[in-house]
Amino acid sequence: MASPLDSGPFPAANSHHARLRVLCEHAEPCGGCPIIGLSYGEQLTLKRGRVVQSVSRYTALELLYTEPVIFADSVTEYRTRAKLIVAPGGKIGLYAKGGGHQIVDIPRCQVLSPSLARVTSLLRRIVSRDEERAGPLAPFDILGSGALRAVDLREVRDRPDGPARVLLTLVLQRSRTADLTQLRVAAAELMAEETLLIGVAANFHEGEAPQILGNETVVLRGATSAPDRVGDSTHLATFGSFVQAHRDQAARVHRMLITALMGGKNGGTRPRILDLYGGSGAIALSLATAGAEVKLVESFAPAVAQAKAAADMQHLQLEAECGDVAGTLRTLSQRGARFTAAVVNPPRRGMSPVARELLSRLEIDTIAYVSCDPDTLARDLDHFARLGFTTTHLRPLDMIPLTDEVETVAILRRSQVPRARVVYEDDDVLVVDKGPYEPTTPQGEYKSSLVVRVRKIQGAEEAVPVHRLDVGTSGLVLFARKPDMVARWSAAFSAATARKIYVVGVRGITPSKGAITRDLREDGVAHPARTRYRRLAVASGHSVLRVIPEQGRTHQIRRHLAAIGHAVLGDDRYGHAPTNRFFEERNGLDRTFMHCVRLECDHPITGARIIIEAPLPGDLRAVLERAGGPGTLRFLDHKNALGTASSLPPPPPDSHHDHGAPIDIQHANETGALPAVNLDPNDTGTLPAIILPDNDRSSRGF
Ligand SMILES: C[S@@+](CC[C@H](N)C(=O)[O-])C[C@H]1O[C@@H](n2cnc3c(N)ncnc32)[C@H](O)[C@@H]1O
Repeated sequence: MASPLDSGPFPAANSHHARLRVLCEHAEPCGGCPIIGLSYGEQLTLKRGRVVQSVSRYTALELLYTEPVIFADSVTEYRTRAKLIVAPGGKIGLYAKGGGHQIVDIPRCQVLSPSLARVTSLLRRIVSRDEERAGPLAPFDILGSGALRAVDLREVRDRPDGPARVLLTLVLQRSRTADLTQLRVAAAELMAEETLLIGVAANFHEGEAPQILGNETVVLRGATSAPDRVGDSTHLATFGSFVQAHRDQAARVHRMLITALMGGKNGGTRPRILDLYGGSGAIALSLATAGAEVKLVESFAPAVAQAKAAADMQHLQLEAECGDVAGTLRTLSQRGARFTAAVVNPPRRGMSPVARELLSRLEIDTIAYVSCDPDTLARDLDHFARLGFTTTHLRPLDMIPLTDEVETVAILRRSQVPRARVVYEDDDVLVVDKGPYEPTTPQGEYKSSLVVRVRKIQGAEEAVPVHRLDVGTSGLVLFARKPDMVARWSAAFSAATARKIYVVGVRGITPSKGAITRDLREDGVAHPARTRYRRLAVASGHSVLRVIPEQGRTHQIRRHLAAIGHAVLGDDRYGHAPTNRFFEERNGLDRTFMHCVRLECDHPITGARIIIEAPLPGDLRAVLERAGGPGTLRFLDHKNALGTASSLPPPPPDSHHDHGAPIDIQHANETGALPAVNLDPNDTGTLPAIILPDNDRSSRGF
């Protein structure tokens, strides 16, 4: 079958292009182009490999073919947007390789577009001069003075062959910034010296945040936005809003989406398309230009205003709403809104589980997912599969040549909600592997549930769960085929010889093994409870545990581990909010790191010992690889720690024993889906992985 992502004038492979190697005098120290040493063909192989590896972690995606990477015609001078760090000595460049804070000046950078390179030359001169005479654009020095931390440059062209112009944002340390009058004089001087500059803005950085840009931007002089042509459509570029780094490749993505969602044609019935995470409307405007009626949703208000203005200017059918995607989807689904298709283009962390759930409830047949992170993309595609959307095509594209980054476009079509995956079955019971984000039994705003998917299995039409897992927990759940079989299986699981074994990721480094004995209060009644654990590995300052709860009290593992200061990672009820945020942004963890890896009990009829295992699922494997490198996962796999026939012995006397006060249950907030966490938001914890800004991916490259 021809891929809907094939059509359009993509470049044909040619061996000269594949053999191309870019030489750059800054390559050795500079961290901006980490794979510049490879030929272009090798770079594309590596990028496709990243996508294949991400997808191959999920059983639901095992038949999905990763198409070849669409390569870029230009791999030098392609960058039309760059964020560069300013440092003493007039340096304007990027952090050096290796994770330190050293800045490499890059006056002869190979990837900046000529217009951005020209503006950067001027800035070097002005910054050096202001450093000598303590002017407003003196470079920021953490130990000294100076306010200019970084510059954000974006090139715009109002027509395909039109002249390049540049919008410049000066990122300034707020506490050291000169007054606005002085900054306006500096902006006027820059614009007088460099005719490419059509607008200059100041962005204020508070100093603590690891991101390059701060939250407030003020236009100092010139244009507040400028028309920018990408392929066949024009959007308004503005300071601070998202724009792709490679104009030609961005145009290719737009053409792919038009082909996949509109058959590549104008005319016919006008498709109605929902564009989520729409930015300043680059994708939405290209779809509207091709004849679609588009509704855009974006949380950054200035970008929404630009999208609306660009649509009005061109008399295009575009409704732009400023809001959070999940909130807007909730309203749209309550209203029963209908769309032909949806485009989603979230930031690196992917869509939130609630947004995926709510999108699947809308009346749409096709979703086009544009992603810059294959790991979070694969995680989301796996979830969409359980929500009844099958990924049919996966097309990577080289948006940022010479780096290991890869953009991917996935096409998902509406299908059946799949049956649950059976791990063990006999005449009495089935054991199935529950995915994350689904409740065991129907709950609130969740469209489906595990029991619904189990009852799709022949012979399990009346199945009833013998125990439950929380929505965010994955792993083994035992179902009795008939309601009258539940009692004997509950009894089998209450026996002293039965166990449920979990793999759990927790905050910080726990003792190597231990037992937590604390009453758990439910509805005012204290129930005795004991949870045993053994630490299997440490990954970037956090622990992977094997855990056995001796009872099955509500949230027993989560409550007990939080009580000894080692909350489960991703636990939004009992956990540590800053650590959870860090793990979501950096490692793609968007649920509790808990997986029921093994069930053991004596069969109540035959007496045979039943031992059933389900390996750690793809999303948690990806988190472990990102947090601890491939070594952690290999070590755990090698030790069969993620599921073996051996059992965990009771903790010996020298291990850590906690006998603390009773613990109350915490209740979810009103939505039930995303409970609030009542923790001090300023507490970033003590773990270096959380607070070191040099771990910030966004500050390593451009
Ligand atoms: C990768 S950009 C995509 C922009 C746009 N589709 C384009 O091609 O230019 C992601 C955008 O999502 C927005 N965003 C992030 N989280 C959001 C949320 N929860 N709700 C709405 N927009 C969000 C960001 O402000 C950003 O503009």
